[in-house]
Amino acid sequence: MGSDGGRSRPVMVRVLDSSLSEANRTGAVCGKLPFTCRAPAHYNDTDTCLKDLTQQITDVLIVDLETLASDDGLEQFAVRCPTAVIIAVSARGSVSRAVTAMRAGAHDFLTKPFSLDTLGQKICAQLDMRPLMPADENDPQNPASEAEGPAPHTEAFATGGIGKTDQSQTGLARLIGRSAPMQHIAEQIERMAPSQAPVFITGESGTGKELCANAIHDLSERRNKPFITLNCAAIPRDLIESEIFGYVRGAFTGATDNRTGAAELADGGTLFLDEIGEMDLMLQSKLLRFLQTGTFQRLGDAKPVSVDARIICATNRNPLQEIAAGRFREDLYYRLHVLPVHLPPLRDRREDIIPLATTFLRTYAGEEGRAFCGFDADAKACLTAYSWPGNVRQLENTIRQIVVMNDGQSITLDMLPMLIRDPSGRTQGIVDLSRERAKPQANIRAFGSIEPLWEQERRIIETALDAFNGNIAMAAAALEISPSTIYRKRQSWTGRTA
Ligand SMILES: Nc1ncnc2c1ncn2[C@@H]1O[C@H](COP(=O)(O)OP(=O)(O)OP(=O)(O)O)[C@@H](O)[C@H]1O
Repeated sequence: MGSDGGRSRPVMVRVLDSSLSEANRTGAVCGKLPFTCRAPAHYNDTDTCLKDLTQQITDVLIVDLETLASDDGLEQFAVRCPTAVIIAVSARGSVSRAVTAMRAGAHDFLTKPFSLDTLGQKICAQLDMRPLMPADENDPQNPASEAEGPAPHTEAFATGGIGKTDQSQTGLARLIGRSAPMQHIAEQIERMAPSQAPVFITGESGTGKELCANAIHDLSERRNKPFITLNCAAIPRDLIESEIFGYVRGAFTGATDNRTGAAELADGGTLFLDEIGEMDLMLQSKLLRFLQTGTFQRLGDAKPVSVDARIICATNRNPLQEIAAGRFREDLYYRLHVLPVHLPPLRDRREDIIPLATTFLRTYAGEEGRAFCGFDADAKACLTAYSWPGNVRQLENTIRQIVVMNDGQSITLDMLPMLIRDPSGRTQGIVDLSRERAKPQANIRAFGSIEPLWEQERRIIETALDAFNGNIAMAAAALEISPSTIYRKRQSWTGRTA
């Protein structure tokens, strides 16, 4: 690593695997390649991976076939990155599987477990046969797309990233925002990036905490080393420890192999612990020890492992309230809270709404082949007035939905979802529960006619999930609960009949 092998730009590797730690481990192949690589992108869900393949440059795609519904499902990935090297991997290797995967677009096939050296050799053999594609001008990761400014056909697309340094090399280019708070955050990021001290990012769900962590890593000296993300809310609580610190064979029932944790994978780079408030107190002590000593033990192993990883953590909760409630260790908080960044909710920086919406419109109009090039005045006013409880993520999903469902030159008011046009629900026949509760009760109802609490909760949570296309983080933000509450509730419903 370090040389560019004669290539004009760094190589972009993406890994899809239903196990994020497995994806992280596979992504570490970047360290074995004789090219400069960007931080690899890891996915454990197919939708996000497909979206990024459509929008961003990909040179190497490694797909675990067990993550797909069927082996020939690989085709939908292959068509989205026709110039990329595609390596299919599977724990259940057979000649017929390999043939099906190659027919669906894979260039090579590997049976798990494989060594990173072998994977690296296969990638190099394939990459050597093809030139690296020039960066796509619409790719948000492409420096040129930002440096060249707005698309020629409309002023509305002049949004741009933030920050003062040469953004063509930095993750700041991806962070859109003209508001004073976002300009201040860009300055903070630039100052914090060169330090080794931990960064503590707070902000509601969807405000851009992960993007911000990524920008810090991209601007730091660690930029060519891994950026490993672990979302503690997306993992059952009892598995968080093994995902962070790894385990050795026999550590617990089902531990049939050694597993490297996220901390070790981040060695030399950055470990981003998202939703850190989801960790239980025991694990918080282990993390504290790791921060103090730079060493930890894998589950089931007495041997200390030494790791140099910069820690960035994030939470959408109020850390001081969590400490007061006894859910977060105060000593850990002070150890982590060295360089704080707070991302304000979108409703508190409304001047960012239209620039963000315009960027998303450009992306999705291009992707869906639509002619849209801006918003009319009413649509802009409505988007700006709405409160965006799911923040930038909700705005992005909304623009995507509008683009898919409509066509034209301009987004008009009638194209906006009813939820945005009429947040009070007055014209939608949505009942205001507080008023309903205030009505005198007409009569006592029979015992069996009352819906049990768990069913009501399930209905409410499922309605919220439907409203945000199944996005748990956004549904949780709108319901003002944590994403892990949704996970736990869902687990508790299995086996119950509504
Ligand atoms: N300033 C921004 N500019 C461009 N895109 C943004 C910005 N902020 C957020 N986004 C986009 O919004 C989505 C959510 O951002 P991100 O995942 O970083 O939020 P988050 O605060 O980490 O959310 P969560 O707490 O749910 O993990 C992503 O698609 C991200 O690219």
